[in-house]
Amino acid sequence: MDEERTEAWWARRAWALLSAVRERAPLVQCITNLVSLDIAANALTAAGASPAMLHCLREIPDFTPRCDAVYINVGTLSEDWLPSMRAAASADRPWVLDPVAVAASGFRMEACLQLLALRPAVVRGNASEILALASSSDSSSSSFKGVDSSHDSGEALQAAKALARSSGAVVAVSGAVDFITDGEQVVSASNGVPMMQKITATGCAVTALIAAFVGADPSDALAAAACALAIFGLAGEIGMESAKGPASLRMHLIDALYGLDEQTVTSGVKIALVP
Ligand SMILES: Nc1ncnc2c1ncn2[C@@H]1O[C@H](COP(=O)(O)OP(=O)(O)O)[C@@H](O)[C@H]1O
Ligand SMILES: Cc1ncsc1CCOP(=O)(O)O
Ligand SMILES: [Mg+2]
Repeated sequence: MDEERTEAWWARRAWALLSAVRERAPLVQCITNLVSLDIAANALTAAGASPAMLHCLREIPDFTPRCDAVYINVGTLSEDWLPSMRAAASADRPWVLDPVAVAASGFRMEACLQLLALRPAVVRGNASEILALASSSDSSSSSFKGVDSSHDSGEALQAAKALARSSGAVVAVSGAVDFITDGEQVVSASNGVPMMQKITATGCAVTALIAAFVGADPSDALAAAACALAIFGLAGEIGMESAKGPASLRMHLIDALYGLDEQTVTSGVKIALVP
């Protein structure tokens, strides 16, 4: 029988996965947007992973098969980069998709739907992104706000479940409470502080962290996504104790991620099964 996933189980799991990242230093290829390159690489390095920001199509056949995980983010999508994204997603490595501003254009929506067909292990977006991707609908919605969400995460929960079932991916919706689902089970992760929304590319950075957790242990993408989101949020909470605003929170969050210890993780993460 499956072990019961109590809050104490999740706390141990979060520490075990962070420890696995630190021990194994998974190599994570990131094809991510130009805004997020620095924060994603620094978040991965602080957590113990090994990021590599490679997007040249000619390098993918040699490099991607050697990676533990791949992270693909369409935030600054271009026609030049899309073939690299498709090739890296097809390299038979576990991979994670961040559909930034998926409703921005028909081109971006089509690109994300094509990538989704290449079977990501996890898709992580904000509520507006998950709602748009689940319904394949672009920016005709009057509430569209580019890379930012105009919905709460709870509003996208049913869409996330439907998307998980139709795609086969674990789907994570971030927000004040993050929801993570495989289409059947739903888990919530309630760490984080509102100021994280005032730092650009925090969403991109946490999706990169999910890829590192999947790379360290590909056996349970739901657990990897939930634990990465909770740990990133916990680092935000600790960082906020010393921060004066978004710029110093960015620095203190990365420091906190680097310094997390067992006691802090097991007593601080707030992950629960949603009945
Ligand atoms: N109101 C909030 N309170 C606490 N944490 C938040 C809040 N909004 C976002 N976060 C956290 O910030 C990170 C980025 O999430 P989000 O802002 O939803 O993504 P994106 O930047 O892609 O829009 C996640 O770790 C999420 O949990
Ligand atoms: C501002 C911006 N423009 C294109 S990508 C990007 C960063 C988006 O980051 P996030 O999805 O984490 O808010
Ligand atoms: Mg985003």
